[in-house]
Amino acid sequence: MTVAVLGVGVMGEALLAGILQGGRPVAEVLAAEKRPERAAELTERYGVEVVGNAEAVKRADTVLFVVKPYDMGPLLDEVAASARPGQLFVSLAAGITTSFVEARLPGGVAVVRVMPNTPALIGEGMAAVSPGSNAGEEHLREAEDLLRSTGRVTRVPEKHQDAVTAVSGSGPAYVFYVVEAMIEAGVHLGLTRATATELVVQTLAGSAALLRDTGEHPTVLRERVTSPGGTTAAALRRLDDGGVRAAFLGALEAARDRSRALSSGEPV
Ligand SMILES: NC(=O)C1=CN([C@@H]2O[C@H](COP(=O)(O)OP(=O)(O)OC[C@H]3O[C@@H](n4cnc5c(N)ncnc54)[C@H](O)[C@@H]3O)[C@@H](O)[C@H]2O)C=CC1
Ligand SMILES: O=C(O)[C@@H]1CCC=N1
Repeated sequence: MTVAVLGVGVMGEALLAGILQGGRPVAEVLAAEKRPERAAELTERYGVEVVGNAEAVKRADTVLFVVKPYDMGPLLDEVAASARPGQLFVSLAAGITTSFVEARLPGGVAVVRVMPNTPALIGEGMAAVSPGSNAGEEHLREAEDLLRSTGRVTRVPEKHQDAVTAVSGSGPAYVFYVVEAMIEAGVHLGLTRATATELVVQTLAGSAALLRDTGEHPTVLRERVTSPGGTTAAALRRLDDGGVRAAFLGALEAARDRSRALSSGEPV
């Protein structure tokens, strides 16, 4: 059972590393990468064989597409003649629909669409999978098994993939943005940058663990921090005054709309 990863940048490397750490023999994994210096790096780091796109598709049972959305059309055109019935094609490209992929490959091939996120790099990813029109339960399971080596996996109807992209695909960036803002605020209050960074990063990690490990609702956890007439209430009031909750709504709508636009081939 050979798996090929086509496009090994940030997300492709997370998958490659996860698949290998998950115990799949390196002889059953192929990579294809446009940049020669990157290809050399991958062989050195993982011992993986790097081949051309068409050869990777010819030799693989399962093919993962991990290039940018605008590179998907040309890549599919390049490999279509090498694809055969019985193969599974998994696309991780934001906004690219299963029908876009199906239309460019031989009829009847199984396609699964995935939206991952970057915590996959350390095995803490969140991915959502959706089947294309020819993908059955066995194809979804195969895609889920591969993705599980990088974190958690859930299934969603494809019509929800733009929303998933806005929430968890882009989500880590919103969290890092909040972290940056809190560190800057700590510096503004007179803390050293090193101290502010340590305080904020551990507060984030601890809060995330509390959410996941207790399974308690975020409102309950927030209320536990918020003493009547206290410091937290004063801060939260300023966040509400600043329209932060509404800004998140608008931001996620913008990400959802951008994901939709990518699927209709809108240029960068
Ligand atoms: N970075 C992120 O947070 C997330 C990315 N994605 C999706 O994952 C995909 C990849 O994103 P990144 O890894 O961030 O991009 P990236 O730019 O780091 O990696 C893409 C890689 O594909 C290679 N490539 C481009 N065209 C190629 C071709 N024709 N043949 C072989 N290799 C080719 C590039 O040289 C590069 O190494 C995108 O479609 C993106 O929408 C999805 C969720 C999260
Ligand atoms: O920004 C992007 O388009 C990609 C998709 C989700 C996260 N990064």
